[in-house]
Amino acid sequence: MDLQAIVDGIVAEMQPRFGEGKVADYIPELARIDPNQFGIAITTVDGQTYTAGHADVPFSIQSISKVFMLTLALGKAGEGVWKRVGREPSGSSFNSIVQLEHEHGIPRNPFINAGAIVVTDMVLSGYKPREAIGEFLRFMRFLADDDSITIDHKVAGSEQTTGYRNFALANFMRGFGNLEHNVEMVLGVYFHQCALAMNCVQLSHAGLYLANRGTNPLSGFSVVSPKRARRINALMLTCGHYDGSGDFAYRVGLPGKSGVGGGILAIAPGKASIAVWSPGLNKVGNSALGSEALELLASRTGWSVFGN
Ligand SMILES: NC(=O)CC[C@H](N)C(=O)O
Repeated sequence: MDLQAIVDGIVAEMQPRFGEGKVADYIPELARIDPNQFGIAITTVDGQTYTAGHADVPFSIQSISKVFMLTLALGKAGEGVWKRVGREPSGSSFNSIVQLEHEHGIPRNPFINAGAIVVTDMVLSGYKPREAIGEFLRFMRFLADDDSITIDHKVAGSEQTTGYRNFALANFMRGFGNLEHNVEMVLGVYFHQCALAMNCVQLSHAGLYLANRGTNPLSGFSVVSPKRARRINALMLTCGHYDGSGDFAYRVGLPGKSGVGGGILAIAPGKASIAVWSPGLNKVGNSALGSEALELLASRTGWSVFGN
C-alpha cells in the first residue's frame, strides 16, 4: 500500500475546500487562526512517517490532551479512576452540564470537559499545579521524542479569562465532592494541557503507543500495558468525538480524539497512528475536513476496526 500516495491524494482532494467549517471562536486566541490550513501525518508501527499539507505547523491540541492525561491518571490511580468518572458516551456537547446534576457530579466519560477536569484533578494529586503541568509536558515530549514541544501560554491565558463554562462545571463537581483541589488550581492545569502546541508529525508519534499494544515502537519504551492501550482505544472509539462519536465510528471506524483546535488523533490498532489538522469545525465541534479526510483514509487503507 502506498501511504504517501494516499496522503497526497487526500490533500489534493481537500485543497479546494480548505477553510470549510468554523474555527472555535469562544476561545479568543483560537479565533485568530487562519482556517485555510490542512495537515496530515501517518506514522506506522514500523516507524515510517508519511506527511502531506501543513503537517509541520503547530496547532493547539486542546481536547486531544485528554487522552494523554487519562493515560497519566490511570498510571497513578489505576482502576480507581472509574470511581469518579464513567465510561459511557454522553450524547451531549463537550461542555454540557445537564447530566451532571442527575448523576451526582460523576461525569459520563473522561473525554467530555467535565470528565477531563476530574482526570486533571487526579493527575494534580500530590503536586503543585506548575509541577503537574511540567509532568504533562515532559510526558508529551517523551512520547513524541521531541523536546521542542511547548505550551502556548497565550492560548492558556485566553481560556483562563473566558472559560466560564469550565468554571461552572468544575464548581458544580466540587459541590458534589468530586474535585479534591480548588477549582482555580485544577483549571489552571487543564487550560495549560489544552494549550499544548504540536504539529501532526509530533502528534502521530505521540499516539503510537496506542497503535502498538502500549509500547512506543520508535523508542521501545512501554507506556502502558496492552490491555490498557486496548481500553483507551475503546473509550476513544465510543466517546472521543462527543455527540459525534457514533457518526465518526460509522464513517471512519477508528478510535479517535478530536480537539477544538481542529486536530484529530486516530488510531489504527496494530497499524498506525494518524494525526490530521484543519481548524474549521463542524456543528459538534470536530474538525470538518479532518473528519472527512479520515473517512477517505479509512476507506483507502481498509483500516477500519470493523473490517474492510
Ligand atoms: N473540545 C475541546 O477541545 C474543548 C477544550 C477546550 N479547552 C475547552 O475546555 O473548552
